[in-house]
Amino acid sequence: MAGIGSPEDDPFDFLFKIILIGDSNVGKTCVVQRFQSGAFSDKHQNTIGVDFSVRSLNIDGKKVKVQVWDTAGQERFRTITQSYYRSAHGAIIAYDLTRRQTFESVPHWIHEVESLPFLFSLPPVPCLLFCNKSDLAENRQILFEEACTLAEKFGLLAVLETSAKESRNIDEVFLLMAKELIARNTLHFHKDGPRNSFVLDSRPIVTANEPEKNCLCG
Ligand SMILES: Nc1nc2c(ncn2[C@@H]2O[C@H](COP(=O)(O)OP(=O)(O)OP(=O)(O)O)[C@@H](O)[C@H]2O)c(=O)[nH]1
Repeated sequence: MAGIGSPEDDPFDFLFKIILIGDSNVGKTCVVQRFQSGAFSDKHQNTIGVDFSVRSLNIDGKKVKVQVWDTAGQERFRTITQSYYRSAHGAIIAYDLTRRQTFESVPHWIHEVESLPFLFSLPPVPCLLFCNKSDLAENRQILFEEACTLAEKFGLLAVLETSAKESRNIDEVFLLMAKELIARNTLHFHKDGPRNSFVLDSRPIVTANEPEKNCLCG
């Protein structure tokens, strides 16, 4: 877990607080650890309440601090975790592509995001979906297309298939969210590039780790 330095110690252009939510054991903590330190551990320990991680990104010459609040998926921590939503700028929702139940919970998580006050973000709060454990694709219970349909229905920014274990699409999740938040804050941020499916008007973006599955909706 990284410490959070004061602005004087560590200057930045943007600081974004992002909550990471989803059912227990979908791999939220592993994804954050992979993003923050590059490491993956099979040793499993459920999150108690909320954990914080910070990583600085350079996006088009701007120093962007991404502060991720990794929340416990277990029901018994719900009251604690909800109290952190209100100071977040954006929400990232995770499910496990080998467990349908975790996908079926996604509308519930979206509803939680929509129903709670986000003090630092204008509604609708930017919300991105990722399906983790793509290294276990042979045990897949949810087609990527189903996730795309759900994302379009609820107006999510993007869907990505990730693997914390094999380090697939991890940075992309946080980069997409950070770019969306920069756009919302500056209204003139722009970047070209083949892997960059970021759009200024917040249309839903759908990407997968297989290039042929990448598509842009909206
Ligand atoms: N195969 C595979 N296993 C993963 C991956 N990511 C996480 N896991 C495993 O999934 C289990 C749960 O991971 P966590 O990161 O603790 O899950 P969580 O969503 O943070 O769980 P809570 O803290 O209870 O909300 C662990 O045994 C991890 O090793 C992945 O990409 N692939």
